[in-house]
Amino acid sequence: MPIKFLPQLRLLSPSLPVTRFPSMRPGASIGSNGSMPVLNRVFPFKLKFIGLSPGFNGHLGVRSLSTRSFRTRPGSSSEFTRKDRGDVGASKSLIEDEAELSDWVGELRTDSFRGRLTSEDEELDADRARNRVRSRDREGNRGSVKRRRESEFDNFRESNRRGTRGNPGYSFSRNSRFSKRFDSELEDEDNDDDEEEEESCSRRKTRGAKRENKKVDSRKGRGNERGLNSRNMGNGRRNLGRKSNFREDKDDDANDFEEERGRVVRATANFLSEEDSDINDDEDDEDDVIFRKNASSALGLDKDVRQTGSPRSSPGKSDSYLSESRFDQSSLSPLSLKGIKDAGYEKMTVVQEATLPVLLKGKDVLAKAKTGTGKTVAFLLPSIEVVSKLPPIDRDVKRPPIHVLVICPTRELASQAAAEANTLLKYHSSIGVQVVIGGTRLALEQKRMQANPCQILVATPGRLRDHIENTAGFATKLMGVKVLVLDEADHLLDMGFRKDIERIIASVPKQRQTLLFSATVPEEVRQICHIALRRDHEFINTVLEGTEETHSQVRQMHMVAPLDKHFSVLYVLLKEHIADDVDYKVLVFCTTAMVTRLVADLLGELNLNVREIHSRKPQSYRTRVSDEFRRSKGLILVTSDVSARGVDYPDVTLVIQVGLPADRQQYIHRLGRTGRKGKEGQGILLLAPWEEYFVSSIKDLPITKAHLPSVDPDTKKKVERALSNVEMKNKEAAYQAWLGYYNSTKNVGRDKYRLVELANEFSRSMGLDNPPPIPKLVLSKMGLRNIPGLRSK
Ligand SMILES: Nc1ncnc2c1ncn2[C@@H]1O[C@H](COP(=O)(O)OP(=O)(O)OP(=O)(O)O)[C@@H](O)[C@H]1O
Repeated sequence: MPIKFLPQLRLLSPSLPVTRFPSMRPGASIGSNGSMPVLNRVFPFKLKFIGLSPGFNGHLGVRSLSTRSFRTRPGSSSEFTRKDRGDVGASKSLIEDEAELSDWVGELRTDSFRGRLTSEDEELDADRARNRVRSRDREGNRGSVKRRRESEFDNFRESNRRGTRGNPGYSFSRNSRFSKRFDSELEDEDNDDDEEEEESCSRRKTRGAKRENKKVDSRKGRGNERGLNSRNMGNGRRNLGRKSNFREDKDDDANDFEEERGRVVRATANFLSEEDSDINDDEDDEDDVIFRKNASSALGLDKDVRQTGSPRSSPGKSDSYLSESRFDQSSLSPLSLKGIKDAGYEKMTVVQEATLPVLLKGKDVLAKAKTGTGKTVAFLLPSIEVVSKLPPIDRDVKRPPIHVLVICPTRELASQAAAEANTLLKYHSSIGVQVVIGGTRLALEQKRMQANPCQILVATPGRLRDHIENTAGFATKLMGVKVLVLDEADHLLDMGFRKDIERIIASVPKQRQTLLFSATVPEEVRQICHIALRRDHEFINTVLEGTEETHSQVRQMHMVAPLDKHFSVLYVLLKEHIADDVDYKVLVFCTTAMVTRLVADLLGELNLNVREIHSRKPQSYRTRVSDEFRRSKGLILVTSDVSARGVDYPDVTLVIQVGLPADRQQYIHRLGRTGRKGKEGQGILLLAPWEEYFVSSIKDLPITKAHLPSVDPDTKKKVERALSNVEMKNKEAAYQAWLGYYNSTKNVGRDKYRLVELANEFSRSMGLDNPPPIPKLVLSKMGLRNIPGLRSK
């Protein structure tokens, strides 16, 4: 199996990044050169806040780092100006929901035979979902924050009506390891969504039952735990012949939300550690990998910053993801070239340059490239070329073949990839694209595919499997697949998705080309990638051996604070950042959906301009918030891991990760929401002392330890007051979700007594001295019955 690393690729193309790191000294480390000049060069932005702690070793001892951002000055970001302005409407359009997507695809491709794809039903669904969100907010008497959000929601709803459709892109991914699993134990009114209901009905036999019953419970006005109890006690139609087996339940939940599955099964494995040590072992391997620190690209950054004189400028020299190769010099078809030109792409990115020639030859490829460096275009272009060489679909054929199948782990990524495909296909009028994703009615997709055959299908795994099993003639169409693409391949090959992927692979011809792309390719994935790839596939790694998998122009630091300080530290960090940059755009990642909601509530009470996104929100709400965030500046998006992978928000200035990331990969993907397209950004990881062990798994990355910002007594009081205004039920839900999440993490969840102590510390940090009671059933599922310190009900 030939492996191509950059030294080899350099022979193919002198413009690959290895040739553009003249200042990089492989093996150099910040730790080994612990002088102030190094820091000056690595962090020239805010030296007044930096002080070396004596005798630092490995990590930089930094007393305090401001979160001051260093944005690109207007006009300094050349390559993406056109797109950033929003001129390329098609390529990354917000697909608000299924209806919007259909509309948008229809409008985009009116010149093709597929025509307009919307229906009144779809619009109605979307409206009904919106109305429910609003009426719930009204009924719920959620206080001032909620009312403010409602009016903000109305505002951007209004702006959507005025012309969101066709705006350039957004998207968010959804891949939380544990959050959905534990949050799903809680009834969440926000999840009562017609789209899901419809799907639930059509899939009741298999996956839908649980979700549907949640909805039923919610309508009956039952409390969270009652909904849970009834579900797990085999009440009514909820169980529909299912075993009341926790593992199966959880798999069901995961099926509700595609993105959760990759992580969720592993969470279960942990959760059931006594029962399934094999799966746990996998996880051990992953978590225990030790990496070496190498600061060479940080030094590269220094050189670049001094050359450009603008710390916010696209580095362009040492770390640019753009190559010197131009698309118009490639052998791509003239129609593709026209589409590429219209999209504003001139030079290939490094990963595009490295993979295109190999893929055009028809080889299988596993490709690794950093976040935000154009992997989507890299796998779409060669796929489009394959289709363009095939005879056009005969409209009279009963079951027209699908030639390219792209699998993405989340609905949003699938929509984003479809949007990008449409941009590139602008002049290929005979090639059609469609998406099949969860959260919408299966029958609707069936009708749409019937009415508008497509050669390129972008899908989420669970929904695709549904079609394979339930849509007449679909399996026959898949027999036409010539190219199979797995985006975020490491995630798709993860335990949670594995069964679906295997089923899908079994449904497409063996004679095909397969493309696997991701920003992270852990060794486990290398070992199992043969389930999808031919033996003679090539591994194209555009991340130079010995360099970081993250961008050197993104400053990374971690801070350690006791749990009871997290909220106030987070508040101070945000306030500092906002004060430093009026154009701030911040993502705050939390461990679970319910913790996300709590943090969003709190920051809202503190009068910060904040939105929230997580898997317990209806899809239509999420896409609207996502779109608003994409277009906005001066906004904080508090999010679970639904936004961790693939989301392409422009100009994110800061990513804060509060609490333990699921794993090293998740840390990298979350951080990758900033520093995209060669821009600069910052990342802060806020950990409790007992979470600091995680840093060893990312110590090869240029992450430094920063001292905590000081929290004055007034600020502390302010945060406490704000916390007291947060709804009790949200605190209770956050407590339970928190407990579930950490129970599932290997290091923390092992010692149940300690875990409960920590959970109660978290409870106190929310102002609850008495930890909220948890349903007995949940406690027993978590293996926490009879652990002192927990209250049950
Ligand atoms: N050749 C190009 N020139 C300029 N911009 C490009 C080019 N190719 C892709 N882009 C843009 O770069 C951005 C990032 O691309 P994309 O989302 O595909 O990154 P990615 O590598 O898949 O990131 P992630 O790993 O986070 O999923 C997008 O806005 C895309 O439109």
